[in-house]
Amino acid sequence: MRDEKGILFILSGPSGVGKGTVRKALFDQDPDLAYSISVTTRDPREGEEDGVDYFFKTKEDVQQMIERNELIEYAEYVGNYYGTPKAYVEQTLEQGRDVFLEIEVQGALQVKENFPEGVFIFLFPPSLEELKNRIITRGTEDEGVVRNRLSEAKKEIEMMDAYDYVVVNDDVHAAVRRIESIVESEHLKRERIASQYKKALGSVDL
Ligand SMILES: Nc1ncnc2c1ncn2[C@@H]1O[C@H](COP(=O)(O)OP(=O)(O)OP(=O)(O)O)[C@@H](O)[C@H]1O
Ligand SMILES: Nc1nc2c(ncn2[C@@H]2O[C@H](COP(=O)(O)O)[C@@H](O)[C@H]2O)c(=O)[nH]1
Repeated sequence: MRDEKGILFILSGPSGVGKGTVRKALFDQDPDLAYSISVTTRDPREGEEDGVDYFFKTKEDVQQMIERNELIEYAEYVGNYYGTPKAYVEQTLEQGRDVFLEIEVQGALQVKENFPEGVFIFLFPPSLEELKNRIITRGTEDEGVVRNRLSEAKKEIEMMDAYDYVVVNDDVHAAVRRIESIVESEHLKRERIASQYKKALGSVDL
């Protein structure tokens, strides 16, 4: 654990680009990273576990969390609510651990307003054809939902410029290596700023 606060990383990008796949491979490499489990009103997919993949909630539960200001951000995405619980993120960052959010674009833009010091990474598909192919091949959504998710994807890609980094997910391991480099360089950047700040304070007579 570090003395300083951890860094908040926001991994975002269109449905089916591979956010979950890349994040899981990244976490296999670095078990010190912390994943913020979201709440959602969507039904669990086969094999998904409550408290592991998501906290599966009713619409009323999520509305209450919103009213009690318990979410950092939330969005209605293709007919369901998704949101990031605040307490876990704040406590884990305080403990000095880096936290990853894996969220869609409307939510990422809200996080940017409240956590401008966060690091925003947009995962990009090698092509739109490949994006479509991945979401269809995953086989978890019916045709109508796939169509709606792809239509959201076009709008999400238009917001790519709001992010600090764009990482192409052509190959999972290559994408993981790119994200690891971002994590490392963000730590170096913050350490350098902190040491310059301490040096400057040391040279000031108060
Ligand atoms: N680099 C890759 N090359 C080929 N297939 C990939 C790659 N990355 C992910 N996939 C596949 O693409 C599909 C979608 O991946 P995944 O579920 O991780 O996407 P996601 O962005 O988390 O989607 P969603 O936002 O809908 O939850 C999966 O079947 C996954 O195995
Ligand atoms: N704004 C938020 N988006 C989230 C959150 N958790 C997940 N997501 C994103 O929603 C879509 C759909 O997810 P799926 O599991 O139904 O495929 C995808 O882009 C997720 O990344 C969240 O807390 N807030």
